[in-house]
Formats: sequence, structure tokens, C-alpha cells
Amino acid sequence: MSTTKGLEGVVAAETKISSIIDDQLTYVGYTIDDLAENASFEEVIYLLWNKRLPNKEELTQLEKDLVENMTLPQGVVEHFKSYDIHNVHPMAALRTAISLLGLYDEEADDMSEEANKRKAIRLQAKVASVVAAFSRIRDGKDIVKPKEGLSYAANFLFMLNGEESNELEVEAINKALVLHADHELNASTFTSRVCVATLSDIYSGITAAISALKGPLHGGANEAVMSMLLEIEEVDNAIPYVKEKIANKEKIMGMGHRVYKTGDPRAKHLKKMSKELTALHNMEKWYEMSVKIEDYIKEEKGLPANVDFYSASVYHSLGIKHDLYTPIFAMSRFSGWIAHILEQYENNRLIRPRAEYVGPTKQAYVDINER
Ligand SMILES: CC(=O)SCCNC(=O)CCNC(=O)[C@H](O)C(C)(C)COP(=O)(O)OP(=O)(O)OC[C@H]1O[C@@H](n2cnc3c(N)ncnc32)[C@H](O)[C@@H]1OP(=O)(O)O
Ligand SMILES: O=C([O-])CC(=O)C(=O)O
Repeated sequence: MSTTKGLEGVVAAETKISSIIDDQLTYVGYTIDDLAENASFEEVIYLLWNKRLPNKEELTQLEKDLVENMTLPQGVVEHFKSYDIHNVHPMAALRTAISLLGLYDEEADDMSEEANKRKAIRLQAKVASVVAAFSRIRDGKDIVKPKEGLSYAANFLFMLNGEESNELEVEAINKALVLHADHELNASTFTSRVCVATLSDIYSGITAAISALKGPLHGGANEAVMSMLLEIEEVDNAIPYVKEKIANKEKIMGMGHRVYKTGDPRAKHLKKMSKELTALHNMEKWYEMSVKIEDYIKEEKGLPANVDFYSASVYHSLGIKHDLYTPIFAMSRFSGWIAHILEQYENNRLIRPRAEYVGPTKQAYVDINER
């Protein structure tokens, strides 16, 4: 037997959802550039789940279904008030809230295709309300119900802030949601597929995926990027800071990627947004600092910026709390996880690789009194 550390380069599934070929990302054959420039997040959800773009009626129906399903069971709202919310990371709260939502869903264990599609809508709708409700309850505020007629991105901001956001802010969140929606067999998506390949339910698959996304080598990197920028504080400190990190063999968050070698095609969209939004809010230093770090790491280590790098300064300029960055990533990636879970169910086989045993052999049991 031979092993590949971290399963690098191992092809572990077939998928019709997204592909990364020669550093180009596509969802169902549409380039990420095309989608980022033109699509709403709801269109992308429909595309990932149905493998085609919706017509007007189908899109309107999905938009309506999502808003109608955003309201949370009172038990989930009450549960946020039952623990010390100030000492809890929102990703841990999200992980638990989604698992809890499964207990309120009468169809949680119904494995039929129709029930799974209904649960897909409920999960995608409610994740936005969970993230917003957590944040408001933590701030000592009442939760805000979704508003009919608002898009997914606009409703999320409305439920989070208690007032409608301007067009530019909604556009920025919509684009971020489109860019983060799916990414082939990344760690959290693989986790969700491994989980449901045992024929466990969709709530279990999503809860497992949230757990994997939380780590700083994956989705947790966007929050870590902002912590780094805040630590650097001023543009002139950026290069000495990263030089020292590299000398100490520490990683620069938001840089590097397992699959992309020349560049992450999503980063340029977030970089452009970061430039525009930071300028609009007189926060240029976060963009300028990011550019300096990106250029230095590319030059010195040959590593490109990944999707998490510029999303940090984008969300910061929108005034979003730093620990909500990864939950917002999750909100988007729910669409991809659900698509992969449904695809796994369609053509399932238990996922069970082997491990090469490298421990001691031929040991003789020793009585406890003689150890
Ligand atoms: C949405 C996402 O999940 S995107 C990724 C988000 N994660 C991050 O931004 C965290 C920072 N980046 C990393 O830790 C890595 O680049 C990963 C986890 C994304 C990919 O990791 P892997 O493919 O396993 O690469 P690995 O960690 O083995 O690194 C290979 C080499 O590049 C170096 N390297 C990789 N990333 C970085 C980085 N961000 N900063 C400095 N050096 C790095 C490693 O130190 C290693 O160097 P060495 O060969 O001299 O020991
Ligand atoms: O694909 C990966 O390894 C990480 C990921 O989820 C992404 O880049 O969006």
C-alpha cells in the first residue's frame, strides 16, 4: 500500500457540479468570471442543484421559497439565549443550531428525493437567519424577520442590521456568495459526502461540513486574515511582519491553495471589490496592506492569494463583525454542500479508504501490575 499525505491529487469522486481545470473554476460549465459578473446567488443555487440555469418563473419561485422558509423555530432562537453567547464562536453556534434545526424538521429522516429537496430549501433559507439571529442576540437586540421581495443577500443584511442596505452593499454580498458557493472536492464538501455516503441524513452531512469549514486552514482563514491585518496595523509594517513570519516558518493566512498553483480566479473579483469598498469608506490602508502582502508572498514563495484573502478587507469595509466572516462563507457554501450531498445520494457507495499501519507489531499483552 502507498499513501498520499493529505490525499493530494487523489480523485475521490465524479461530479457534475463544479470543476477546476488549469486554474479555471466553473460551476456546471459556466466560468466563475461570467457568474460573478452576472448572476444572483439564487440563480447559482438553482444552477448547482439542478445543473441548469433557471428561467424567470423558476427563479421567482426559488426566491419566494427561500424567503418563506427563513423564519426560525422559536426553540432555536431561545437556545441562543441559553448559553454564554459572548464566549462562543459563531461557527460553533452555527454547527449546533443547524443540528438543532434537524430536530424541528419532521422530514429530517425522510430520505426520499422530494423530501431532500424540501429540506435543501429549508436549510439554505435558515442558515442566513441563524447567522443574523446569533449576531443580533449577542448584541442584545431583537431578531429581525425576513422581508418579502428582498433578495437572499439583501435579506441577510436586513436581518443582520435591522435596516435595508444600499445597492452597493447588497451587490458586494451577492458577489461574495456567488464566488464562495462551490469548489469541487474541498475539505468540507468531502466531509459532507463521506458523512452522507453512510446514508446518514442531510442535517448530519451539513453539520459535519460546517465543522470542517471552521478550521483556519479552510474557511476559518478569512477571519484569520483580518486578525493579521489588524495586528500589522499600518501599511509600512506589512513587509517586515510577513518577512518575520516566513523566517519563523509560520503561514500567512489567505495565501496558498492545494489546487491552484498560478492563482485563484476568485481572488481578483474580491480584490477589485476590496479596492472599491475600502476607498468608499476611507479604509484604503487595509487594501494597500493586502496588496503588499500578496505581491511579496507571490514573489518570495510563489504562492497565490486564495478566496479568503481579499474577502477579509471586503467584509471589514462593510462593517461586518470579524467572527461572522466564516459563517458568511458557510452560508454560501451550503448551496454547494447540498448539491454534493444530493449528488452523492443519487449514485451512492460507502466511502471507506484504507490506512497504512505504521505502528509497532508483535506486542505481547502485559498485565497491568507489571506495566
Ligand atoms: C477556502 C479555503 O479553504 S482556501 C485555503 C484557506 N487557508 C489558508 O489561507 C491558510 C494558509 N494556507 C495554507 O495553510 C496552505 O496553503 C493550504 C492549507 C491552503 C494548502 O496546503 P497544502 O497544499 O497542504 O500545502 P502545504 O501546507 O503542504 O504547503 C506547501 C509548502 O508551501 C508553504 N506554504 C503553504 N501555504 C503557505 C502560507 N500561507 N504561508 C507560508 N507558506 C505557505 C508551506 O510552508 C510548505 O513549505 P515547505 O515545502 O517549505 O514546507
Ligand atoms: O478547494 C479548497 O481546497 C478550499 C476551498 O474550499 C476553496 O478554495 O473554496
